[in-house]
Amino acid sequence: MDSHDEEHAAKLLRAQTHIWNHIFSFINSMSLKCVVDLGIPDIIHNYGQPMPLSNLIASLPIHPSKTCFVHRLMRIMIHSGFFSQQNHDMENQLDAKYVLTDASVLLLKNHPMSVTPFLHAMLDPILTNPWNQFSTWFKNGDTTPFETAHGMMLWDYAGADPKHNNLFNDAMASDARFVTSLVIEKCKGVFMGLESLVDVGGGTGTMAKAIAKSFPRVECIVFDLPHVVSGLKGSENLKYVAGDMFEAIPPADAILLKWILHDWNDKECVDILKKCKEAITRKGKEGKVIIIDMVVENEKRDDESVETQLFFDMLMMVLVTGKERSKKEWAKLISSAGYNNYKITPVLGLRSLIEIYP
Ligand SMILES: C[S@@+](CC[C@H](N)C(=O)[O-])C[C@H]1O[C@@H](n2cnc3c(N)ncnc32)[C@H](O)[C@@H]1O
Repeated sequence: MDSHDEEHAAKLLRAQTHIWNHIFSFINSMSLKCVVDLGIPDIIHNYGQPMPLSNLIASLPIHPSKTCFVHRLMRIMIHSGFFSQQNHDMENQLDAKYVLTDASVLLLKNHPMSVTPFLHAMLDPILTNPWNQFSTWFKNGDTTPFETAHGMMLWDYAGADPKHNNLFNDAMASDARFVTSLVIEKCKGVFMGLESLVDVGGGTGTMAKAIAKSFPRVECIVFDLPHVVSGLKGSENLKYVAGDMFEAIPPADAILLKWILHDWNDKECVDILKKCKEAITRKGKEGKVIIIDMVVENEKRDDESVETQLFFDMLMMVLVTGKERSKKEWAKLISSAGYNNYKITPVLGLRSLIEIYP
Protein backbone atom coordinates (compact mmCIF):
# COMPACT_ATOMS: atom_id res chain seq x y z
CA MET A 1 0.00 0.00 0.00
CA ASP A 2 1.32 3.49 -0.77
CA SER A 3 0.99 6.25 1.82
CA HIS A 4 -2.20 7.61 0.22
CA ASP A 5 -3.89 4.19 0.49
CA GLU A 6 -2.67 3.82 4.06
CA GLU A 7 -4.16 7.18 5.02
CA HIS A 8 -7.43 6.23 3.35
CA ALA A 9 -7.58 2.90 5.22
CA ALA A 10 -6.77 4.62 8.54
CA LYS A 11 -9.61 7.10 7.94
CA LEU A 12 -12.07 4.31 7.20
CA LEU A 13 -11.06 2.40 10.30
CA ARG A 14 -11.35 5.49 12.50
CA ALA A 15 -14.83 6.13 11.09
CA GLN A 16 -15.84 2.55 11.79
CA THR A 17 -14.55 2.80 15.38
CA HIS A 18 -16.52 6.03 15.82
CA ILE A 19 -19.71 4.33 14.67
CA TRP A 20 -19.11 1.26 16.84
CA ASN A 21 -18.47 3.52 19.81
CA HIS A 22 -21.81 5.24 19.32
CA ILE A 23 -23.74 2.04 18.62
CA PHE A 24 -22.53 0.73 21.95
CA SER A 25 -22.70 3.92 24.05
CA PHE A 26 -25.69 2.43 25.87
CA ILE A 27 -23.30 -0.14 27.36
CA ASN A 28 -21.92 2.65 29.57
CA SER A 29 -25.40 3.36 30.96
CA MET A 30 -26.35 -0.29 31.37
CA SER A 31 -23.06 -1.32 33.01
CA LEU A 32 -23.47 1.59 35.42
CA LYS A 33 -27.01 0.45 36.21
CA CYS A 34 -25.78 -3.11 36.80
CA VAL A 35 -23.00 -1.96 39.13
CA VAL A 36 -25.47 0.14 41.15
CA ASP A 37 -28.12 -2.64 41.19
CA LEU A 38 -25.47 -5.02 42.59
CA GLY A 39 -24.59 -2.45 45.27
CA ILE A 40 -20.90 -2.37 44.30
CA PRO A 41 -20.19 1.27 45.35
CA ASP A 42 -21.58 0.61 48.86
CA ILE A 43 -19.76 -2.71 49.18
CA ILE A 44 -16.40 -1.09 48.34
CA HIS A 45 -17.16 1.89 50.60
CA ASN A 46 -18.09 -0.35 53.54
CA TYR A 47 -14.87 -2.36 53.15
CA GLY A 48 -13.05 0.78 54.31
CA GLN A 49 -9.82 0.21 52.35
CA PRO A 50 -8.86 -0.73 48.76
CA MET A 51 -10.95 -3.83 48.12
CA PRO A 52 -9.37 -6.91 46.53
CA LEU A 53 -11.37 -8.49 43.71
CA SER A 54 -11.73 -11.76 45.65
CA ASN A 55 -13.32 -9.93 48.62
CA LEU A 56 -15.60 -7.98 46.30
CA ILE A 57 -16.74 -11.22 44.66
CA ALA A 58 -17.34 -12.82 48.07
CA SER A 59 -19.52 -9.86 49.13
CA LEU A 60 -21.65 -9.72 45.97
CA PRO A 61 -25.18 -11.15 45.84
CA ILE A 62 -24.36 -13.20 42.72
CA HIS A 63 -24.59 -16.79 41.55
CA PRO A 64 -21.27 -18.71 41.92
CA SER A 65 -21.18 -19.32 38.16
CA LYS A 66 -20.90 -15.53 37.59
CA THR A 67 -17.81 -14.81 39.72
CA CYS A 68 -15.48 -14.96 36.69
CA PHE A 69 -17.31 -12.01 35.04
CA VAL A 70 -16.93 -9.45 37.80
CA HIS A 71 -13.44 -8.19 36.89
CA ARG A 72 -14.60 -7.46 33.34
CA LEU A 73 -17.54 -5.39 34.59
CA MET A 74 -15.13 -3.53 36.89
CA ARG A 75 -12.67 -2.97 34.03
CA ILE A 76 -15.14 -0.96 31.91
CA MET A 77 -16.25 0.99 34.98
CA ILE A 78 -12.63 1.89 35.75
CA HIS A 79 -12.27 3.02 32.15
CA SER A 80 -15.31 5.29 32.51
CA GLY A 81 -14.06 6.80 35.77
CA PHE A 82 -16.33 5.14 38.33
CA PHE A 83 -13.64 3.20 40.19
CA SER A 84 -9.91 3.27 40.22
CA GLN A 85 -7.57 0.37 40.62
CA GLN A 86 -4.92 0.80 43.27
CA ASN A 87 -2.38 -1.66 41.92
CA HIS A 88 -1.62 -0.78 38.33
CA ASP A 89 -0.66 -4.25 37.19
CA MET A 90 -3.13 -4.45 34.31
CA GLU A 91 -1.63 -7.82 33.33
CA ASN A 92 -2.83 -9.30 36.54
CA GLN A 93 -6.46 -8.21 36.78
CA LEU A 94 -7.21 -10.85 39.37
CA ASP A 95 -4.98 -9.07 41.94
CA ALA A 96 -6.90 -5.82 41.47
CA LYS A 97 -7.83 -3.68 44.46
CA TYR A 98 -10.64 -1.21 43.87
CA VAL A 99 -11.32 2.22 45.34
CA LEU A 100 -14.18 4.66 44.74
CA THR A 101 -13.83 7.84 42.68
CA ASP A 102 -15.70 11.14 43.18
CA ALA A 103 -18.40 9.85 40.80
CA SER A 104 -19.01 6.54 42.59
CA VAL A 105 -19.06 8.28 46.00
CA LEU A 106 -22.15 10.11 44.70
CA LEU A 107 -23.74 6.72 43.97
CA LEU A 108 -23.59 5.56 47.60
CA LYS A 109 -27.13 4.85 48.83
CA ASN A 110 -26.87 6.92 52.00
CA HIS A 111 -24.80 9.79 50.65
CA PRO A 112 -26.78 12.97 51.40
CA MET A 113 -26.42 14.00 47.75
CA SER A 114 -26.83 10.51 46.24
CA VAL A 115 -27.64 10.48 42.50
CA THR A 116 -28.76 6.82 42.66
CA PRO A 117 -32.55 7.50 42.78
CA PHE A 118 -32.13 9.65 39.64
CA LEU A 119 -30.27 6.81 37.91
CA HIS A 120 -32.98 4.27 38.82
CA ALA A 121 -35.76 6.45 37.37
CA MET A 122 -33.95 7.60 34.22
CA LEU A 123 -32.84 4.08 33.28
CA ASP A 124 -36.18 2.46 34.08
CA PRO A 125 -37.73 0.91 30.94
CA ILE A 126 -40.73 3.28 31.27
CA LEU A 127 -38.41 6.18 30.48
CA THR A 128 -36.05 4.35 28.12
CA ASN A 129 -38.67 2.56 25.95
CA PRO A 130 -39.80 5.84 24.30
CA TRP A 131 -36.35 6.05 22.64
CA ASN A 132 -37.37 3.08 20.49
CA GLN A 133 -40.25 5.22 19.17
CA PHE A 134 -38.13 8.30 18.41
CA SER A 135 -38.16 8.07 14.61
CA THR A 136 -41.80 6.85 14.59
CA TRP A 137 -42.73 10.02 16.53
CA PHE A 138 -40.98 12.16 13.89
CA LYS A 139 -43.40 10.67 11.36
CA ASN A 140 -46.65 10.71 13.37
CA GLY A 141 -48.78 13.42 14.99
CA ASP A 142 -48.05 12.52 18.65
CA THR A 143 -46.84 15.18 21.05
CA THR A 144 -43.88 13.18 22.44
CA PRO A 145 -42.16 9.83 21.83
CA PHE A 146 -43.24 9.05 25.43
CA GLU A 147 -46.84 9.40 24.24
CA THR A 148 -46.13 7.16 21.22
CA ALA A 149 -44.74 4.48 23.55
CA HIS A 150 -47.27 4.72 26.40
CA GLY A 151 -50.39 6.29 24.89
CA MET A 152 -50.40 9.25 27.30
CA MET A 153 -48.22 12.14 28.48
CA LEU A 154 -45.59 11.66 31.19
CA TRP A 155 -47.48 13.55 33.94
CA ASP A 156 -50.68 11.58 33.26
CA TYR A 157 -48.70 8.33 33.34
CA ALA A 158 -47.29 9.28 36.76
CA GLY A 159 -50.85 9.98 37.93
CA ALA A 160 -52.00 6.55 36.74
CA ASP A 161 -49.09 4.39 37.93
CA PRO A 162 -48.19 4.83 41.64
CA LYS A 163 -44.96 2.81 41.31
CA HIS A 164 -43.66 5.05 38.55
CA ASN A 165 -44.94 8.13 40.42
CA ASN A 166 -42.82 7.17 43.46
CA LEU A 167 -39.77 6.31 41.37
CA PHE A 168 -39.97 9.66 39.57
CA ASN A 169 -40.67 11.71 42.71
CA ASP A 170 -37.77 10.03 44.55
CA ALA A 171 -35.49 10.87 41.61
CA MET A 172 -36.55 14.53 41.76
CA ALA A 173 -36.16 14.60 45.55
CA SER A 174 -32.60 13.30 45.27
CA ASP A 175 -31.73 16.04 42.80
CA ALA A 176 -33.43 18.62 45.00
CA ARG A 177 -31.25 17.49 47.95
CA PHE A 178 -28.18 17.98 45.76
CA VAL A 179 -29.21 21.43 44.54
CA THR A 180 -30.52 22.61 47.91
CA SER A 181 -27.25 22.01 49.67
CA LEU A 182 -25.46 24.18 47.09
CA VAL A 183 -28.10 26.89 46.56
CA ILE A 184 -28.86 27.60 50.20
CA GLU A 185 -25.14 27.79 50.99
CA LYS A 186 -24.05 29.86 47.99
CA CYS A 187 -27.14 32.00 47.32
CA LYS A 188 -28.57 32.93 50.72
CA GLY A 189 -29.27 36.46 49.43
CA VAL A 190 -31.82 35.12 46.94
CA PHE A 191 -34.20 34.16 49.79
CA MET A 192 -33.39 36.96 52.26
CA GLY A 193 -36.27 39.33 53.02
CA LEU A 194 -38.96 37.06 51.53
CA GLU A 195 -42.12 36.52 53.55
CA SER A 196 -43.57 33.81 51.32
CA LEU A 197 -42.50 31.44 48.57
CA VAL A 198 -44.33 28.91 46.40
CA ASP A 199 -42.30 26.05 44.92
CA VAL A 200 -44.34 25.42 41.77
CA GLY A 201 -44.02 21.80 40.61
CA GLY A 202 -42.12 21.37 43.86
CA GLY A 203 -42.50 17.58 43.89
CA THR A 204 -42.63 16.04 47.36
CA GLY A 205 -41.18 19.20 48.91
CA THR A 206 -37.47 18.54 49.46
CA MET A 207 -36.33 21.97 48.29
CA ALA A 208 -39.15 23.90 50.01
CA LYS A 209 -38.55 22.00 53.28
CA ALA A 210 -34.89 23.04 53.26
CA ILE A 211 -35.82 26.68 52.53
CA ALA A 212 -38.48 26.63 55.27
CA LYS A 213 -35.91 25.29 57.73
CA SER A 214 -33.11 27.72 56.83
CA PHE A 215 -35.45 30.73 56.63
CA PRO A 216 -38.06 30.19 59.36
CA ARG A 217 -39.74 33.54 58.60
CA VAL A 218 -40.61 32.47 55.04
CA GLU A 219 -44.05 30.86 54.63
CA CYS A 220 -43.50 28.10 52.05
CA ILE A 221 -46.00 26.29 49.84
CA VAL A 222 -45.23 23.20 47.80
CA PHE A 223 -47.58 23.34 44.81
CA ASP A 224 -47.87 20.27 42.57
CA LEU A 225 -50.36 17.93 40.92
CA PRO A 226 -52.68 15.99 43.28
CA HIS A 227 -50.97 12.60 42.72
CA VAL A 228 -47.66 14.13 43.89
CA VAL A 229 -48.70 16.04 47.02
CA SER A 230 -51.91 14.42 48.28
CA GLY A 231 -51.46 12.97 51.77
CA LEU A 232 -48.19 14.84 52.46
CA LYS A 233 -48.03 16.65 55.81
CA GLY A 234 -46.55 20.12 56.12
CA SER A 235 -44.98 21.80 59.15
CA GLU A 236 -45.17 25.18 60.86
CA ASN A 237 -44.09 27.31 57.88
CA LEU A 238 -44.64 24.79 55.08
CA LYS A 239 -47.81 23.51 53.50
CA TYR A 240 -48.76 21.41 50.50
CA VAL A 241 -51.29 22.64 47.96
CA ALA A 242 -52.56 20.51 45.06
CA GLY A 243 -53.36 22.24 41.79
CA ASP A 244 -52.54 22.91 38.18
CA MET A 245 -50.03 25.69 37.43
CA PHE A 246 -51.75 26.39 34.10
CA GLU A 247 -54.90 27.41 36.01
CA ALA A 248 -53.77 29.38 39.09
CA ILE A 249 -50.79 29.62 41.42
CA PRO A 250 -51.12 30.72 45.09
CA PRO A 251 -49.91 34.31 45.69
CA ALA A 252 -46.44 34.83 47.21
CA ASP A 253 -43.38 37.13 47.27
CA ALA A 254 -41.43 34.59 45.25
CA ILE A 255 -42.13 31.63 43.00
CA LEU A 256 -39.54 28.90 42.60
CA LEU A 257 -39.46 26.95 39.32
CA LYS A 258 -36.80 24.27 39.60
CA TRP A 259 -36.55 21.99 36.58
CA ILE A 260 -40.02 23.10 35.43
CA LEU A 261 -39.62 25.34 32.38
CA HIS A 262 -37.29 22.91 30.56
CA ASP A 263 -40.21 20.45 30.59
CA TRP A 264 -42.39 22.75 28.45
CA ASN A 265 -42.35 24.39 25.01
CA ASP A 266 -42.11 28.18 24.58
CA LYS A 267 -45.87 28.78 24.44
CA GLU A 268 -46.48 26.66 27.55
CA CYS A 269 -43.60 28.42 29.37
CA VAL A 270 -45.06 31.85 28.58
CA ASP A 271 -48.42 30.65 30.00
CA ILE A 272 -46.72 29.38 33.19
CA LEU A 273 -44.68 32.58 33.60
CA LYS A 274 -47.81 34.73 33.15
CA LYS A 275 -49.54 32.74 35.93
CA CYS A 276 -46.42 33.26 38.09
CA LYS A 277 -46.59 37.00 37.39
CA GLU A 278 -50.20 37.11 38.57
CA ALA A 279 -49.16 35.24 41.73
CA ILE A 280 -46.26 37.58 42.64
CA THR A 281 -48.13 40.80 41.96
CA ARG A 282 -51.40 39.81 43.66
CA LYS A 283 -50.16 40.75 47.14
CA GLY A 284 -49.87 44.43 46.23
CA LYS A 285 -46.08 44.43 45.84
CA GLU A 286 -43.91 43.03 43.09
CA GLY A 287 -42.01 39.86 43.83
CA LYS A 288 -39.78 37.68 41.70
CA VAL A 289 -39.55 34.29 40.04
CA ILE A 290 -36.52 32.11 40.77
CA ILE A 291 -35.76 29.63 38.00
CA ILE A 292 -33.27 26.77 38.29
CA ASP A 293 -32.50 25.34 34.86
CA MET A 294 -29.73 25.02 32.30
CA VAL A 295 -28.44 27.85 30.16
CA VAL A 296 -26.84 26.19 27.13
CA GLU A 297 -24.08 27.73 25.04
CA ASN A 298 -23.51 29.97 28.08
CA GLU A 299 -19.74 29.86 28.21
CA LYS A 300 -16.83 27.75 27.06
CA ARG A 301 -17.52 24.28 28.40
CA ASP A 302 -15.58 21.05 28.21
CA ASP A 303 -16.74 18.34 25.80
CA GLU A 304 -18.38 16.23 28.49
CA SER A 305 -20.45 19.18 29.77
CA VAL A 306 -21.57 20.15 26.26
CA GLU A 307 -22.59 16.56 25.55
CA THR A 308 -24.44 16.28 28.88
CA GLN A 309 -26.45 19.42 28.09
CA LEU A 310 -27.24 18.04 24.62
CA PHE A 311 -28.38 14.77 26.27
CA PHE A 312 -30.77 16.72 28.52
CA ASP A 313 -32.13 18.64 25.54
CA MET A 314 -32.88 15.35 23.74
CA LEU A 315 -34.38 13.88 26.91
CA MET A 316 -36.80 16.81 27.04
CA MET A 317 -37.74 16.13 23.40
CA VAL A 318 -38.42 12.44 24.02
CA LEU A 319 -40.17 12.54 27.41
CA VAL A 320 -41.95 15.92 27.44
CA THR A 321 -42.57 18.94 25.21
CA GLY A 322 -39.61 20.97 26.55
CA LYS A 323 -36.06 21.87 25.65
CA GLU A 324 -32.87 23.34 27.10
CA ARG A 325 -32.46 27.05 26.29
CA SER A 326 -29.63 29.42 25.45
CA LYS A 327 -29.31 32.83 27.11
CA LYS A 328 -30.96 34.42 24.07
CA GLU A 329 -33.90 31.99 24.23
CA TRP A 330 -34.35 32.64 27.96
CA ALA A 331 -34.32 36.41 27.38
CA LYS A 332 -37.00 36.07 24.69
CA LEU A 333 -39.19 33.86 26.88
CA ILE A 334 -38.86 36.19 29.86
CA SER A 335 -39.81 39.30 27.91
CA SER A 336 -42.66 37.53 26.04
CA ALA A 337 -44.21 36.73 29.43
CA GLY A 338 -44.12 40.42 30.40
CA TYR A 339 -41.07 40.56 32.70
CA ASN A 340 -38.63 43.47 32.45
CA ASN A 341 -35.48 42.27 34.15
CA TYR A 342 -33.48 39.14 34.75
CA LYS A 343 -30.24 38.06 36.35
CA ILE A 344 -28.46 34.78 35.59
CA THR A 345 -26.12 33.33 38.25
CA PRO A 346 -24.26 30.24 36.99
CA VAL A 347 -23.76 28.58 40.38
CA LEU A 348 -24.79 25.00 39.78
CA GLY A 349 -22.38 23.53 37.25
CA LEU A 350 -24.48 22.83 34.19
CA ARG A 351 -27.47 24.69 35.66
CA SER A 352 -27.96 28.33 36.61
CA LEU A 353 -30.13 30.29 38.97
CA ILE A 354 -32.17 32.81 36.99
CA GLU A 355 -34.06 35.52 38.88
CA ILE A 356 -36.72 37.35 36.89
CA TYR A 357 -38.61 40.52 37.84
CA PRO A 358 -41.87 42.02 36.49
C1 LIG B 1 -39.06 17.65 36.56
S1 LIG B 1 -40.13 17.65 37.95
C2 LIG B 1 -39.34 18.82 39.01
C3 LIG B 1 -39.67 18.62 40.47
C4 LIG B 1 -38.95 19.60 41.42
N1 LIG B 1 -39.19 20.98 41.08
C5 LIG B 1 -37.48 19.31 41.44
O1 LIG B 1 -36.76 19.90 40.64
O2 LIG B 1 -37.05 18.47 42.23
C6 LIG B 1 -41.55 18.54 37.36
C7 LIG B 1 -42.68 18.66 38.37
O3 LIG B 1 -43.74 19.43 37.79
C8 LIG B 1 -44.97 18.87 38.21
N2 LIG B 1 -46.05 19.29 37.29
C9 LIG B 1 -46.28 18.84 36.02
N3 LIG B 1 -47.36 19.45 35.51
C10 LIG B 1 -47.83 20.29 36.48
C11 LIG B 1 -48.95 21.19 36.54
N4 LIG B 1 -49.77 21.32 35.50
N5 LIG B 1 -49.13 21.90 37.69
C12 LIG B 1 -48.30 21.74 38.74
N6 LIG B 1 -47.22 20.91 38.73
C13 LIG B 1 -47.00 20.19 37.61
C14 LIG B 1 -44.69 17.38 38.18
O4 LIG B 1 -45.65 16.65 38.90
C15 LIG B 1 -43.27 17.33 38.76
O5 LIG B 1 -43.30 17.20 40.17
